[in-house]
Amino acid sequence: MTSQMDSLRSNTPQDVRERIAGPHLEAWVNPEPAGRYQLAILGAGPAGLVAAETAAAHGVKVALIERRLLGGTCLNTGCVPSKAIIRTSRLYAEMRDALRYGAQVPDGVRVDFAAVMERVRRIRTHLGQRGSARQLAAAGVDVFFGDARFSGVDTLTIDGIKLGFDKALIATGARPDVPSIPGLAAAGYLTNENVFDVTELPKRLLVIGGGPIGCEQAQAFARLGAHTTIVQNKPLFLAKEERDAAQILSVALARDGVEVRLNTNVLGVRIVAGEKQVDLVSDDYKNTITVDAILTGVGRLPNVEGLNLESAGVEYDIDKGVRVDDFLRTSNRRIYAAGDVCLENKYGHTAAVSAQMAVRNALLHSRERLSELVIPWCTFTDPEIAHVGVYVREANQRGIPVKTFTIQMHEVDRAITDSEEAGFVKIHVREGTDQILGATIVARHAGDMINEITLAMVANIGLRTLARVIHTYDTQAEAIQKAAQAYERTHLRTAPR
Ligand SMILES: Cc1cc2nc3c(=O)[nH]c(=O)nc-3n(C[C@H](O)[C@H](O)[C@H](O)COP(=O)(O)OP(=O)(O)OC[C@H]3O[C@@H](n4cnc5c(N)ncnc54)[C@H](O)[C@@H]3O)c2cc1C
Ligand SMILES: NC(=O)c1ccc[n+]([C@@H]2O[C@H](COP(=O)([O-])OP(=O)(O)OC[C@H]3O[C@@H](n4cnc5c(N)ncnc54)[C@H](O)[C@@H]3O)[C@@H](O)[C@H]2O)c1
Repeated sequence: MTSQMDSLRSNTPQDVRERIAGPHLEAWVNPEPAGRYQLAILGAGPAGLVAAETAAAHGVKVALIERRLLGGTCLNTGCVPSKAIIRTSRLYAEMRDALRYGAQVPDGVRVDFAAVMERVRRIRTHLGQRGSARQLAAAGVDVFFGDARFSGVDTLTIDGIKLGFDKALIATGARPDVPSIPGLAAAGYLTNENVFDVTELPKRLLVIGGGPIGCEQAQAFARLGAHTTIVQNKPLFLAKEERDAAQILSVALARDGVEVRLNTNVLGVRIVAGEKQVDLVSDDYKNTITVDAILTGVGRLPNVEGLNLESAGVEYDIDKGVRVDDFLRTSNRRIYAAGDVCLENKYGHTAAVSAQMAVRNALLHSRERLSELVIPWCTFTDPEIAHVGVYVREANQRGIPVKTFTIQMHEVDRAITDSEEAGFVKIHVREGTDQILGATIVARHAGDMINEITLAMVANIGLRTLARVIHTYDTQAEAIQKAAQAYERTHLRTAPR
């Protein structure tokens, strides 16, 4: 084990150690398995928790099995701690930019990193109280801590103890993929699983991967004072987003002092005089940087190993996860899956909504289809990058004619008064109609703004109606109304008399 990992261990704060020890500290005693369960749920992340609550609310006899911490990735090592650290990093960025707002910040603004991380953990603990084992038990859920694995088509074991089920839901989530870079393991690296437990700010940080994890954390750590380099092996960040959105993000990261290295690969890592030296290559240009810590965010792998899925007749793929049909049913008709373990869209909200669907389909005779969901997402950089529905390139591939209405944020009064002018609202409609097919929003609060477009899509509200919906002045969401009004103007010009 490396010195970095050793120091991480010894630096691991007490509350984290307690959380890892988890239920044992609370002296949790697993219940005796009570006969056959109507629903057994493997994994208690957002998918498993929502499934348990939904099932229990319908009076279903349900067992929920978690091998580590209730709340899964989202609460413990994902959405919640990442958003908490991002918030404080924004505050420091605003203090840095105070002059732009006509404000004076007293000299010597100093980042108290330990306090930043203490807040992150406090918020995590606070939110963790919501779905505690005791609350779940009070709602009628039998909560088991232990490693679940199938032992047949309708049985599983929890650390050797047998449990029978009528239906089961696999909600075991995903874990970080780790790039196979020579010397990386020996030098030591962080992933989302331990980066939020760090108590000392690394002076020099290398982030490998320019997806949501890499971009969010590179910006946050840079704003908190780490000299940060981000390496992305593709020409742009956030590979699936629109080019102009990703370009704005590159500029924003550079503005925050992040060294942006696109089209770059890591050749190897070595320890020299106690420091991590990392060899990089961009096209033919090679160079070496020295850092104190390395954070990887190069994608997620579904947790399918160790579940003995073969014994249950559940088909899966090591990279793509459990194979499900449009109703979230696996190749074993008794067993369903939800969340990161089976979905391409790996988000907290998708995990939760797919779990509700799976429970209703499995137990309440519903026939809800995954393909009918309208799923938005947002990368919480500054500016945020949010999307819902189709991208233009997808529409082109599918032969759907689209027309796009774009409003730049610098045309919106509130973005100007807030000095938050970077970004745009782009809404795509089916050509010749006002039917919204998709949208991308790049704005400081894009994650909140995209919900209006999602609502419109779900409720079949077209741009004509959005143009007439009164939007509060002064809000950045006015950009959406302006885009809708741009549609109306085109329509007026082309409408027959
Ligand atoms: C850094 C980071 C930031 C993120 N930010 C956001 C965000 O802002 N918004 C967003 O929507 N999404 C975000 N996500 C994604 C989100 O965290 C996941 O999509 C979500 O947690 C998936 O939920 P899940 O229930 O499917 O799986 P998980 O949350 O991974 O939960 C699965 C649970 O199953 C347990 N388990 C696994 N195997 C077994 C077993 N054999 N027996 C018993 N239990 C088992 C695990 O211990 C775990 O608790 C982020 C992810 C990361 C890594
Ligand atoms: N705000 C959010 O909703 C949020 C935030 C974080 C994570 N997540 C979820 O977690 C998932 C995983 O995020 P992620 O960022 O780890 O993965 P990702 O797959 O979305 O992005 C990883 C990026 O790293 C690049 N990459 C891969 N190997 C590399 C290498 N060796 N060197 C340099 N670059 C390399 C890839 O080209 C890719 O662009 C996301 O897709 C998302 O579903 C969501």
